[in-house]
Formats: sequence, structure tokens, C-alpha cells
Amino acid sequence: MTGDHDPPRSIKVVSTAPFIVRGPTETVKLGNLTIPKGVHLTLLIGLLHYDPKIWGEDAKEFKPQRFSEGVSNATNIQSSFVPFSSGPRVCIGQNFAMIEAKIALAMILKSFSFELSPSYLHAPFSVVTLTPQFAASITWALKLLNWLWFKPRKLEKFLREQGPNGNPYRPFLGVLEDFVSHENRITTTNQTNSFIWFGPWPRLNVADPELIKEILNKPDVFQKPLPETGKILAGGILFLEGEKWAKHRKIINPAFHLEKLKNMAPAIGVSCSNMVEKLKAMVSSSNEDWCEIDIWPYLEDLTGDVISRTAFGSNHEEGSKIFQLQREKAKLTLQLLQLSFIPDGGQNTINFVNESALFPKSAFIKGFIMILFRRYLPTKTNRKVKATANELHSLLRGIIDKRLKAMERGEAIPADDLLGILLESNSKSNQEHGNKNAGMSIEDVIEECKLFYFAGSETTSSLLVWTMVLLCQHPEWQTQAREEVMRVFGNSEPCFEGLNQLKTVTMILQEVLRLYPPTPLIVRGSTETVKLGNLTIPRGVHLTLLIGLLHNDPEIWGNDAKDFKPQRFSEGVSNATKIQSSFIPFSSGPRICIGQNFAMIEAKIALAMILKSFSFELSPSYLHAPSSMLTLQPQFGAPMILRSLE
Ligand code: HEM
Repeated sequence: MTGDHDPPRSIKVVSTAPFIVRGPTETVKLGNLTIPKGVHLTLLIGLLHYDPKIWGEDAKEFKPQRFSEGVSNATNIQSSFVPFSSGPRVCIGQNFAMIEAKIALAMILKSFSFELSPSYLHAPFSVVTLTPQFAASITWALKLLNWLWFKPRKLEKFLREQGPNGNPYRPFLGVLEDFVSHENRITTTNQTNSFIWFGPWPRLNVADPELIKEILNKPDVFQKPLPETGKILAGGILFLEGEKWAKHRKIINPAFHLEKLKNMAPAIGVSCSNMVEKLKAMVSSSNEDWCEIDIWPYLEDLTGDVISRTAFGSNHEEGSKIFQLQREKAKLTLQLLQLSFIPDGGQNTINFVNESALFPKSAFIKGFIMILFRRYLPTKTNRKVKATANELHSLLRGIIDKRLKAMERGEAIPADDLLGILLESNSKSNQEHGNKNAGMSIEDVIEECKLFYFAGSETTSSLLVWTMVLLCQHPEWQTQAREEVMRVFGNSEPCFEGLNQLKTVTMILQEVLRLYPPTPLIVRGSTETVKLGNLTIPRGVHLTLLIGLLHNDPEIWGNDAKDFKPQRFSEGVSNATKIQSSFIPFSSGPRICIGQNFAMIEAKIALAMILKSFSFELSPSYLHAPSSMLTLQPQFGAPMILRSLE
């Protein structure tokens, strides 16, 4: 639009053609009519040009001489000749078109005389020139159709021809039901050769250790599908890819080096000892020497508190507030998903092959729809999620700004917490590249801090709770672990140096990670068509890496695969199975969990402190219901009877 005047605000273009269409953006008066928004007006240029009232009785005749005195004298009604439209949006190319037409005509006239062939049929018809807007709508409609129907059908055919089986594709809620009933039963006997539907994407199950290894070793080819859905809960490195991921990973890595973690061990100890003190107070306030407590919320609080302390050190108070807000936000968001398992009937170990737990489909579908519209519907929960997210963001920004200002003033910033190490590593990266924007932006740092809570607290509390449950179910291992802790630490507080000597505790934690991996499955999608084993995987197929199933496979772990036997790790992880890379609770390859050492140190300190202070057994009210939403959690908590030992 290069006219001297802007088009009238109340009329907007709908399309251009031999006729022109307009639609008012608000109710307007037009002559005697009131035209509300939503009514389209077809401006019939053709009819106008043939109108005898305007052009005379010979309106339909070819009489160029009517223009002999110029356009303005050709009719008595001005603006009746609008082949190029009129007003501010008059055709910008009218002169171009006239020049071109004149040159072409002049050359033809110079070279030829011409007459109509007898075969000529006079049949002018109008081909609508699509406006970009119109074209875009059609393109989008076709894309949508392709996405929802043609592509899934093509992928399905492609997969079936190669062997894998699954339910036929049924768009919309049909495929959701498929997802619900299959994914969550973690299902069927022939896992690896089957797929389920997740929306229009087929998800192929993979539980072969070699294939899983191959997938995880090629993070550029096998990336996280739908990172946007993950970002609803957290941002940061977990959902980054390519160069940005590599940059963040390099900057964050130093924060998780062992010598840094060693410095964080005392802070972890403080959080653990605070929790133990609270539990002791509960026991001593009861009339007996024991007390029934649901240990799950205590462990959730513990791992959040540990991140608050280790991430923000001196700003621990603000860190705790951040944790509360983060948890509130995650809970509100998960409320929208409302997913849950029905208990599996009190089995001793979760059985990933024959798991009969089911999601209530209606709750799932309702939750899924709600999350889809989460950003658009101003529901009470949505508004609360947004307000919480804003508060969280400004708190984090406040802490980071304070630290950055201190750095600018040349003050020594605390470099023994995750945030300090992150900022230090970031500023090193800026210096190395001689560019103050080479590292992460403040927004990036904020996202990474939020991710520490998300990735680090639910996972570690999951490990701790299942460890306690299994130690209740196998009291002989509880006794052995306690004896070891007492041998190593005696009456002193557990410290970093002693953790390496906790062989039995380590074996127990590993066996729990095998049977109850906090992240029982991870998903990838290929960025291009690739060979994977005997299969060709086109882009658009998702791959579900069934860590839980892999950890329970009798062919890998033996016939006692489902039993709790920490002794299988007595010679270390590499000797626990014949097939290497079959134990991957922290994933593997370049994107292996950055916090695995952190998690193990935290779990050992916490467990050592609990074992020193209490003996524990399951309460009769305990219901064994491992439920996997994002991490494996006890759906009905973990009520236990704690007896004080000190
Ligand atoms: C028992 C505890 C934990 C388990 C079982 C666990 C498991 C995992 C797994 C399976 C992944 C890979 C996810 C994927 O690629 O889709 C992962 C990634 C990650 N974990 Fe952990 N995690 C634990 C604790 C932690 C802790 C304590 C932190 C930090 C404080 C942490 C931070 C991360 C981060 C940042 C990533 C993303 C790494 C990347 O993409 O490069 N995790 N974790």
C-alpha cells in the first residue's frame, strides 16, 4: 500500500477480484443501510461499467470514442469507471499495466492485422485472483487436512509394511483413547514391534538396549518431539536442541562437577537434618515411640528445599518461595491434566509388562482438551497459573539482578551455589568469545533455574520414596543399610567423604532406580528419515524409549528381573547384566541427566540420615499405586510407621 492516504479504518479488504469485496470492522451506516460487522459487500465493478443509467443506452457497445475527452468526461457520474478500483487502495500497478498493454498492442498492431477465427467462442468468464489472505486460508486448510489425515495415514501404512502393529489411526479423540489405554498400561507382550497413537503421531515402542543407545547417542537426529508441550511445565536446557542446547550444556556443566557438588553437600545436609528434626518432633509428640506419617510430602519438600539451598545459597529464603511458587504452578498445570492410575492391586513391584493400571479415559480427555486451550481460556486456574508464573519470574529476576550487580561492582559473589557457578561460567563464556552476549541471556538463566526445580526435585523425591517403600517391604535390606551407615558415620553427621563407602546403600539405590525409574519413559522423534535396526523411521514417527520395560526384561536381567535384589549391583553397574547399556535411569549419551551425581549424593545423605534416626515400616493403610505422569509417584502417598532410634 503506497497510496498517499491510508484506507478508511472501518473498512478492510476481504479480497480483490473482477468484483471487489469489503467487510466493515464495525457497524457502519452506508446510504440508507446499517451494515453490521460480519456482512460482506460485493462491489460489482463489471455491472457498474455496463449500467445504461451511467453510460447511456449504448453502454454495452464498444465505443472507445466515449473516452475521447478523457475518463472524467466519459460519463456524467464521476467515479463510475473503476477498473483499477479507487481510493487509497487503487491498483498500485495501473500505470505499469497500461504501459505494458500499450507497448504490446502497438507491437502486435505494427506486425499483424487480425480477425476472429470462426472457431472463436465468446465466453468471458471471471477467474478469481486469490488474494494472499484467501490463498493462505486454503493453504492452511490443506495443511491441516494433511496433518490430521493424509500424513498419519501415510506413516501408518509405512510402519505396518515394515512389521510393527498398532491400532488404526482415528483422528481426534479416538487416538487419545488409544494413547490412554496403551501407553499407560505400558503394555502388551510384543512391545518393541508395536506403536500407539499420540494425536496424529504414531509412537513406536523401543525397548531394545542397542537401539535405545543408538537413539540417545544421536541427539541431532533424534530430538525431543513437541518441545512446546514440555515447556508448559518448564523451559531450559531440557527442551533445547542443536547449538543452543550445546551452548547451555557447556555453560551449565561446571555447576555439576564433583568438586562443586562436594561444596554443596553441607547445604544438602542442612535440608535433610531439618526434615529429620521435623519427623522426630512428630514422633515425640505422639504418646508412643512411633508415629504414622505419610512420608511422601516430606520427601517432596526435602528435595525442593535442597534445590533452594544449593541453587540460591545465601538467597535461600527467596529460593524457598520460588520453590513454593514453582510447585504451585506445576500442580495447577497438572490439575488441568488430571491424570491418574487406578491402583495395581497391591503388587510388590510395579510390573511394566503386565501393568493393568488404567487411566480414567474421561479425565484424561478432559485434561488434554483443557491443556490445549490452557493458554486461551481465561479460566480461574489459568489466571492463577499466569499470576504465579509472573511472580516466580520476577522473584528469580530479582535474585539474578542482585547477583549481576554485585559482579559488576567487582564484589566476590558466592560461587558455591548453582546460580553463582552458572553466572560465573556464563561470564567466562562471554569473555572467551569477547562478546557479552555470547553466553546465556538473563531470561535463559531464569529458565535454567526453574528447570533445576522441575528436573531435580520430583525425580529425586521419587527415588527416595520408592527406596523407603522397598526397604519397608525388605526389612533385611533396611537393617543392612542402617548397619553400614552406622559403621561409616557412627554418631557424626553424614558427609561427602563418607558417601563413597556406602556400598550397600548405593546398591539399594541402583536396584530401586532399576525397578522404579523416576522417569520410566522418554520420547524422541527423528528429524529426517533414518534407519533404526531393521526399520526405516520417517520424520513424524515418535519413538518411546521404554526405560521401565528395559529394566524389567528377564532376557537382560534374568528370571528374577522383577525381584528386589540389590546384590545384582554388588560388582558395579557394568557387571549387573550381560548387556551393557541396559541400565539407564538417567538416560545415556550426550543428553544424559546433568544432575545424576547431584541426585545420588542427595539421596545417599538423605537416606543415611533417615536410617540413622528411624526404623520404618509400611502402614496398613498404604496402597501400592505407582502412578506415572511425568515421574513415577505414589498416587496415594506413602504412609509409614516411623520409630525413633535415638
Ligand atoms: C533420581 C533423580 C533423577 C533422575 C532419575 C533423572 C533422570 C533424567 C533423565 C532420564 C533425563 C533425560 C530426559 C530426556 O532426555 O528426555 C534427565 C535430564 C536432565 N536432568 Fe535429570 N534426573 C534426576 C535428577 C536430576 C537433578 C537433581 C537435576 C538437577 C538439579 C537434574 C537435571 C537434569 C537436566 C538439566 C536434564 C536435561 C539434560 C539435557 O537435556 O542435556 N536431574 N534426567
